[in-house]
Amino acid sequence: MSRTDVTHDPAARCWVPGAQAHPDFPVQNLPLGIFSPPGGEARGGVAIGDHILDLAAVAPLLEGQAATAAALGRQGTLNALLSAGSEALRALRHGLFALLTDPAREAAAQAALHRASDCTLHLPVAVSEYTDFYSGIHHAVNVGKLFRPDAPLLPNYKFVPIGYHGRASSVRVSGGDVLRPRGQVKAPDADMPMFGPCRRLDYEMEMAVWIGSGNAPGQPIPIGGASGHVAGLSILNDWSARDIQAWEYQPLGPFLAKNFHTSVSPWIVTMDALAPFRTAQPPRPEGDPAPLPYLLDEADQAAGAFGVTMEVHILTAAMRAAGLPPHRLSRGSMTAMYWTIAQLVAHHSSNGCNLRTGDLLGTGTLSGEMAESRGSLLELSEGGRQPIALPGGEQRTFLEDGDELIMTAFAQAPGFARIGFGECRGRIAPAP
Ligand SMILES: O=C(O)/C=C/C(=O)CC(=O)CC(=O)O
Ligand SMILES: [Ca+2]
Ligand SMILES: [Mg+2]
Repeated sequence: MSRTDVTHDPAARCWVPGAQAHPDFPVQNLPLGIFSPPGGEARGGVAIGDHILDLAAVAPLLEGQAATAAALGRQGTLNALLSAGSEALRALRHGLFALLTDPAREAAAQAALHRASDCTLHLPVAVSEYTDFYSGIHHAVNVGKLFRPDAPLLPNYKFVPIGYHGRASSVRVSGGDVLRPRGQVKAPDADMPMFGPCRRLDYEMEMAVWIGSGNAPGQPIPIGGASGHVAGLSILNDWSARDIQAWEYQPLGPFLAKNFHTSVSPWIVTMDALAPFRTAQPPRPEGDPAPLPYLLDEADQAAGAFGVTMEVHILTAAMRAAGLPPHRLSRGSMTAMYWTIAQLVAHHSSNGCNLRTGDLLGTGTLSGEMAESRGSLLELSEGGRQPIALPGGEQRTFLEDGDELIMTAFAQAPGFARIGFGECRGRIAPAP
């Protein structure tokens, strides 16, 4: 099929009030999530403007593969729907698009529509496993300089998509409190480590990659087919305890500094919705090695990057009390990825490791080259040495109790409707 189709038509008109030109959820997006309406059970839905359409409730209004896929929305997680594969998701997208753009079908679908503000959003997927990559090369250089001044970018970086195994149990949906973790920390001039609340609590601006269909053990996913295993993307915040990390990370990498809470946004924007915003993978800097053959695919190099912009805003307790608006800390792009998503998937399975439906991959922190595009406080404050000035006269090096972080992301391209990912929020609460 061609890269874009009727579902990307920017002139398409949707009958849901307010959906037309909605900044995040116009009819060209149709992201998937799990919600519960007032007094109802958790179920699958699709965001449309300021509303949510109940998937299972509209299944009888759809046909064939689209109807079968929508009926899977009856479950409390999207795992069954995501495992149905990219063709089923495409059929569902076309069925929903036809329904939502046909005014003659409004009356029949009306009962399946809920105001989003009346509903509760849940973690969309029962997360099987969580792997966090390190594909933001500017982040890797910035952090490397702070942790290892003599060797910021280790020699493997340009050959291996570096990652670590995170923890699925503490992946939570956007919203609510993020408890400040406790842990072992050791000041550089101290003889002994101490155990106590983290004092260098940070965020990491990342995107989440959701695996739809997996692979059998021992059967790697070839780079050319890797995109087809990805169901879609969300926003991810890899909350990080920098003081715990600095002491514990050698030689095995991040452990308790990063597994107390990982936030994801509630809506999964599908690969088909993102098709108009794919761009060429930026050329590697002069002198960098070519990827090894198992990581190299012409079509992936030509369209494997995503024109997605991400932003992070902070709202402190004092700012909230003074009625000040959130203040922007970071603004970056997915084009900061040194490795494409297909390369991450191909590499992860290259040793025979089986990916499964509901696996979550983090891209890594997507800092850009510019100071304003640094995707963590560790980088923005240069390791805690340069405080950041906030409106109202406050300063921050790391997060304080009561600080709320709001991550957003959107995709835009000439000739297409803008689509967005919604929000990924969290507010820091004192260590229990
Ligand atoms: O030791 C380092 O160089 C840094 C490790 C990380 O910060 C790991 C991480 O979460 C990777 C990322 O988000 O890019
Ligand atoms: Ca991370
Ligand atoms: Mg984490």
